Amino acid sequence: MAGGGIAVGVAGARATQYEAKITPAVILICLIAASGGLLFGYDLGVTGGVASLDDFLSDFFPSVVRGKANAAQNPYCQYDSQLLQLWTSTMFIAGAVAGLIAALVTRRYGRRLTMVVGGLAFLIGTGLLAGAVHISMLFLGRVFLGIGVGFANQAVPLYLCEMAPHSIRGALNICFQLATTIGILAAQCINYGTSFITPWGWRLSLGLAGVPASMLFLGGLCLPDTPVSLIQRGHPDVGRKVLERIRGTKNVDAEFLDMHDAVELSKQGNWRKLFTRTHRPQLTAAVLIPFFQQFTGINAIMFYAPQIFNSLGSGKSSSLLSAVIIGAINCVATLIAIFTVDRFGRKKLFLEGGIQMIVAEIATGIVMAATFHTNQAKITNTAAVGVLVLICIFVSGFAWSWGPLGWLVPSEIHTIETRSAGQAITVSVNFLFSFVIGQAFLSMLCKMRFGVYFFFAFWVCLATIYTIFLLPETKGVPIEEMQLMWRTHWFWRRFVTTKQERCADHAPYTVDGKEAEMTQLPVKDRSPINSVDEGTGRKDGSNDHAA
Ligand SMILES: OC[C@H]1O[C@](O)(CO)[C@@H](O)[C@@H]1O
Repeated sequence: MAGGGIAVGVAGARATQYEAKITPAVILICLIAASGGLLFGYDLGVTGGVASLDDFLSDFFPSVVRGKANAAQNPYCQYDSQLLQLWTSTMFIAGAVAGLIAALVTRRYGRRLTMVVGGLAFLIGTGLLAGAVHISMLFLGRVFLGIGVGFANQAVPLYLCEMAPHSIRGALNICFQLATTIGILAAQCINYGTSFITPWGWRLSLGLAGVPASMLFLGGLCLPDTPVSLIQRGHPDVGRKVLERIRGTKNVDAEFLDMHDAVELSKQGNWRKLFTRTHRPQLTAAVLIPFFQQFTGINAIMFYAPQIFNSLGSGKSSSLLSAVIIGAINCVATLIAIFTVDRFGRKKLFLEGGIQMIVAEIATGIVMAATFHTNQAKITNTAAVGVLVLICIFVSGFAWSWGPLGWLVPSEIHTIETRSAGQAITVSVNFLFSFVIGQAFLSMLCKMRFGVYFFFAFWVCLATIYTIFLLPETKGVPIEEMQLMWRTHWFWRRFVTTKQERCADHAPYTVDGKEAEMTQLPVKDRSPINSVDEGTGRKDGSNDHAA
């Protein structure tokens, strides 16, 4: 889920004693989740279709219309406009910055207020876009949407995790991603429908984002803040009352105490701790997972599917229809992830999805290279269907692996103290590289042509290698035992444990880059081992790596 499950207080020590009913408040929370995800997805999926409409392009990007007229020279370059790409990508750069600010606001002023600000920014942005009469309004509108995305994606997942009963938090995490894919699909369907309404259909496409935006804004105004946030901000009594109300019982002692402990723990550090050596595996994952997720190339498809098919010579309607098919596959495959993620585990899904994406991308590149040349106006129908099928195979591979896991895994790997900082980094890195792809893809398509698919396949190879060797399986690992998981990992243990601990466990220890024998260790590093209690097996020696 965007923003992931920043689960302060999740799976606390007394989790088995929690009592909770499905109350109206919980149902409302799910609706909020849906509106947050829908909005994100809608604003993500709407631009591609709108930017393929001549009515819209001739009003705001006339140079692209001229470029399309010269398409016969090199069809891959029809949409190669930095300005057009900037219109799509502005939302993400604004979101990356706003997300960092939102992390502070969420902590200091609460989750609810952050959602209200997010909803308001969405409403302003939507108004500017739907009513745009000048290109500056289009850009300003996307900046406001970016602020909305940054704030909502920071606050909504937190809100969910802290309000929802313990038992459904994991499912809610993926449901946010599912809502995102539904938002993308809704935008693609609406784009298809409004393409028949000339000349203002695009205004309807952009304006309909106002529906989930109003839900988020009003939801934020009407709902209470979370108990954790209230405790954190010095209102424990109000926090307890809210907890009793949303759980539908007065018997909330265990959960309330856990929340209290979690708040205390989270005071012990956050940003600074995340940058210490012992948190290197988490920090690496917080950065690499969203980076790799974006470099699968998914957003080349989500942002620009209509342009890709248009460049291949498909007409306006069939290009928009191809986007709808891709969006539907994305949705269904995400649903499959919900049922498989806890059965097969994260690593198997990463591996299967990764291989599927690599094969599909290489095959797409080969089909394009073989069937479409720069002096050709149109790809054959068979080849176009082949490309569509391959892109669907790629998208489904993404949607049951890197799509949801790209949010779920970073939300699971942290200790409680560093979870919210880690999550803020993940969200910002994700948006930053969504921006990069949004800004670069159409130009890359123009310069690299079919080679662009090999480029992304290369990055998926690296991503898959990372998940095989450097990512431990987090399925079923209780949140309190996460640090233990890193301590037993063949590579990361050297960051998380002391030399003495590794040596006592007969773990590889290196001298001059080579694995060393125990006797090669300096005596000072060996001595604590001698103090291992024979009876209990416990070791002496403190962690010398925390910076
Ligand atoms: O479903 C695909 C979408 O999912 C995301 O990863 C967000 O969670 C987006 O970057 C992408 O467009």
